Amino acid sequence: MDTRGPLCVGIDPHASLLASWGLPDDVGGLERFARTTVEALADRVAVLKPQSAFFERFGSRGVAVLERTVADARAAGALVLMDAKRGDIGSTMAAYASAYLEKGSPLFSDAVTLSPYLGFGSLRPALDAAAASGAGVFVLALTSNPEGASVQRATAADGRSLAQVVLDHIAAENAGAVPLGSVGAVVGATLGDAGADLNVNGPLLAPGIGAQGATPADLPALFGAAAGDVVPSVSRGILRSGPAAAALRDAADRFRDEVRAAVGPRNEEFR
Ligand SMILES: O=C(O)c1cc(=O)[nH]c(=O)n1[C@@H]1O[C@H](COP(=O)(O)O)[C@@H](O)[C@H]1O
Repeated sequence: MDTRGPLCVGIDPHASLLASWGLPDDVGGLERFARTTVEALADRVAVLKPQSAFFERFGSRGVAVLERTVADARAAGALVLMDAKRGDIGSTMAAYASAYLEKGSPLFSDAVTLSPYLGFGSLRPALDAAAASGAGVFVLALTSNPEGASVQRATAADGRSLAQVVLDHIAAENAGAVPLGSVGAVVGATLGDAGADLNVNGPLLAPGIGAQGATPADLPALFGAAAGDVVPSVSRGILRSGPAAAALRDAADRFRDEVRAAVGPRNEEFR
């Protein structure tokens, strides 16, 4: 992010986007879409976030496209955050960890999104695998969708919100790490008010900018002193500019510049 600027671009090949790019809704269209996005953006944006669901939709051939997408994006210098939102009992979590976070696995990524709602401790195999590989994870804390609040803002036995429990676990994982730990939190840019302590000493992925209505200008009020640690994420808001590579690049540059203008430099004092 220091080198390339604060932006994550999601690779979300919705059927409607394939259509608007003039591509068929099949694995060939998926392959062209992903390749075009990677060729346009992987040498300039900090993070690319393929949304696994849109690849899984096409079965094993879609997953093969996902493998190539990850490899090509990493080869071009982008960090790849696999958006798979995995969460399961610990013994199954170990298999997910080996799929996404073990070097040499076909889907090895720089980080993966995880759901902590089977209990934060169930994520341990993924936290350990990430640490062993020099990779990271992003744990859902406060999601961008309106339904999330009914679970995430519920009150735990000790009076904290469930989201705060998750955020406190993340902060404990990252304690003492400089400049930031490798356990990130997902906090939707759409929330308006976090109502939680976001000081987790890790990166804060903020999806919801663009199609879900949030803008870079919303980030300072939501994140306060943590705004410099935010990785804002945009999928449809940029992908809709395609398929021309120049238009995709312009859209990404525009979002990156808007984020920079809104957020300013990273606040080292904050931590
Ligand atoms: O983990 C995520 O990336 C995520 C978390 C969240 O709280 N909200 C959210 O929208 N996302 C993902 O971010 C992307 C948002 O896409 P756009 O709304 O098109 O920018 C989708 O792939 C979502 O699955």
